[in-house]
Order: sequence, then C-alpha cells, then structure tokens
Amino acid sequence: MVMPDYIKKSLTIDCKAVTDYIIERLREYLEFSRKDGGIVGVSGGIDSAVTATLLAKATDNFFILLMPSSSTPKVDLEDSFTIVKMLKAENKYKLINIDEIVKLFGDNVETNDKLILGNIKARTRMILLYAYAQKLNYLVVGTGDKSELLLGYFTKYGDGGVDVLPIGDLYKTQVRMLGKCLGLPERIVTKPSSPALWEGQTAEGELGIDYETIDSILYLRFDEMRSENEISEMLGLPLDVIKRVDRLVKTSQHKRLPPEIFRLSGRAINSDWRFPRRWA
Ligand SMILES: Nc1ncnc2c1ncn2[C@@H]1O[C@H](COP(=O)(O)OP(=O)(O)OC[C@H]2O[C@@H]([n+]3cccc(C(=O)O)c3)[C@H](O)[C@@H]2O)[C@@H](O)[C@H]1O
Ligand SMILES: Nc1ncnc2c1ncn2[C@@H]1O[C@H](COP(=O)(O)OP(=O)(O)OP(=O)(O)O)[C@@H](O)[C@H]1O
Ligand SMILES: [Mg+2]
Repeated sequence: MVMPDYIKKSLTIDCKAVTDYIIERLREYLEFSRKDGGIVGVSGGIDSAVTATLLAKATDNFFILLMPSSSTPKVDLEDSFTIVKMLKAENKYKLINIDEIVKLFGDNVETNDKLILGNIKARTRMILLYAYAQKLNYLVVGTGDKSELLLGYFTKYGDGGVDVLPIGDLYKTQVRMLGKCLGLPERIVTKPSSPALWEGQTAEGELGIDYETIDSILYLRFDEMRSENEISEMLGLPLDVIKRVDRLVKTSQHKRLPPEIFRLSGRAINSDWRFPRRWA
C-alpha cells in the first residue's frame, strides 16, 4: 500500500530539528550516565546508518563494530564500510566475523533452527557490543525504530539489549526520510529492511506487510487512537490486517518492559523506584 497523503503529511519530520534534538539528548544522556562515548553495531541497513551518523555528530568518542555472518549480504558489508568512511571512522571500528561463535552456541544447543540460530546471532552481537563498551567506558547505542519496537520485531536481549534508543520514536518511514536528509547513500536509504539473520530474509517478507502499511496502521492506532474498524475503512484494508498489527503490538509488550517482579513488599522495585537520572 502507498501511504495516504494525509498520513504522510503527519509523519513528515523537520530533519534539522529532529537531528539537533537527538544530538542534544545523546550528549545529555552521555553526561548523566558519566560515560565517555557510544558504541554502535553497523549492519549496512538504514537504522544503524542513521544512528551511527547521529552518534558521530553528537561526539567524537564513538566506536563501530561490523559483525557480519554467513547470512550477511555482500552489499551490506560494502555499505557498512561506506558508513565507516563517511564518518571518518577508519581508526574507530573493528570487523568481527561472528560465524565461529554462533556455530559453537548452535552446536551446544543442538539445533539447526534458523530462528533460534538467528536470535543467537543477534545476542552474540549484543555481547560483543557490551564487552567493547565496557572496555572503552562507552554506552551501547541501540538502533531500534518505533515500528520495530512497537511490533516487537527484534530479538529480546539481542538487538533489543541496549542502553539508549536515539531513533526509537521515529517510524521506519521517518528514519528513511532522516537518512536521506543526512545525506546517506541512496543504496542504503532505499534498501529493503532486513535483519539478515538467515539468507534471503526480509522484514516485510517475514511480517507479511510492507512498512508504509505498517506505519500507517501504527500511526492511526497508537497516535490517533482510532478503532480497528475505523482504520480498516480509512485505509481500505481487510480488518484482519489491522488486527494482526494490533496483536503483534500487544503480544510483544514483554519485550518493551523490564521483567516482571512478583511483588511481595509495598513497592515494585523496577517501576515505583525511579531515581532522578543525575543520581544514576
Ligand atoms: N509473555 C511473555 N512474557 C515474558 N517473556 C516472554 C513472553 N512471551 C515470550 N517471552 C520470551 O520471549 C522469547 C521470544 O522472543 P525472542 O527471543 O526475541 O524471539 P522471537 O520474537 O520469536 O524472534 C525474534 C523476531 O525478531 C526478528 N528480528 C530479530 C533481530 C533483528 C531484527 C531486525 O529487524 O533487525 C528482527 C526476527 O526475525 C524474529 O521475527 C521467548 O522465547 C520467551 O523467552
Ligand atoms: N552485520 C552486522 N554488523 C553489525 N551490527 C549488526 C549487524 N547486523 C545487525 N546488526 C545490529 O543489529 C541492529 C538491528 O538490525 P536491523 O536489521 O533492525 O537494523 P538495520 O540493518 O540497521 O536497518 P533495517 O532494519 O532497515 O535492516 C542493526 O541496526 C545493528 O546495530
Ligand atoms: Mg538490517
């Protein structure tokens, strides 16, 4: 589906204002957390390209990990190197092939299941990012966007295991817009999203819905609080499709929250006890 003009208008961003805001918040967050900088995994996809570019604008203290596996398309690694060059990060990156590590995990789990192995890939990357972050006294900067976060389209404690999510309030279609404004290469801006956890995997293929449709539904449902029936009529889509998106958002809530703690005392420690950030 092509996104209707009225939704496109609502989702149009002021690139400069958004860029300035995220840069400011990143700097502020680094200061409050008393960390010297940030580390990010760059895959060749739009989310990590935009996130790395914003991080590099926020601070000179950034580091990039390129962590290809056998299911990483060759163009993705090429595009990752383009980002490294673009950000003048020739001395601030490391290339680590994760196949050996993933194989060891897979052998010990005794599985060939592509989803289980795919999630192991995402979690292996998370472990490497955290190890480097600690070595450098940096934060792990996540790349999740609003569409993926709402749908739960990420690996829990894998690419979802991060310290801060600078583009987490931008829908996928808005991230592409921002990438274009930031002057990222056309091939990265227009590349179909893919976790690349197995060969041939694409986000839209696995989800069964394209991102223009997903973002239209998410916007109407969760920003405008429209009913499923209303959205189905407005977009001319079967009610089933709206319900599927709604279900994905609801069933993935556990991925967006800290783990449930069964309350025995007066207050729940992970929700009621919030310190001002400067104490943390
Ligand atoms: N109600 C509940 N309360 C608490 N925990 C719950 C739960 N239901 C499941 N869980 C836990 O969650 C686990 C399932 O979640 P998870 O391990 O994430 O696995 P799952 O959601 O099955 O798979 C991850 C999905 O994200 C996609 N992905 C992954 C990585 C990157 C990207 C990308 O866009 O780049 C996309 C991937 O293609 C796949 O479709 C269960 O095994 C269980 O441990
Ligand atoms: N080969 C890789 N090397 C380094 N980091 C990776 C690699 N593959 C995935 N990641 C990390 O996992 C994140 C999640 O992947 P995801 O596919 O959602 O993002 P993306 O590739 O940047 O953009 P898109 O969602 O459009 O494909 C990436 O943004 C990146 O931080
Ligand atoms: Mg990707």
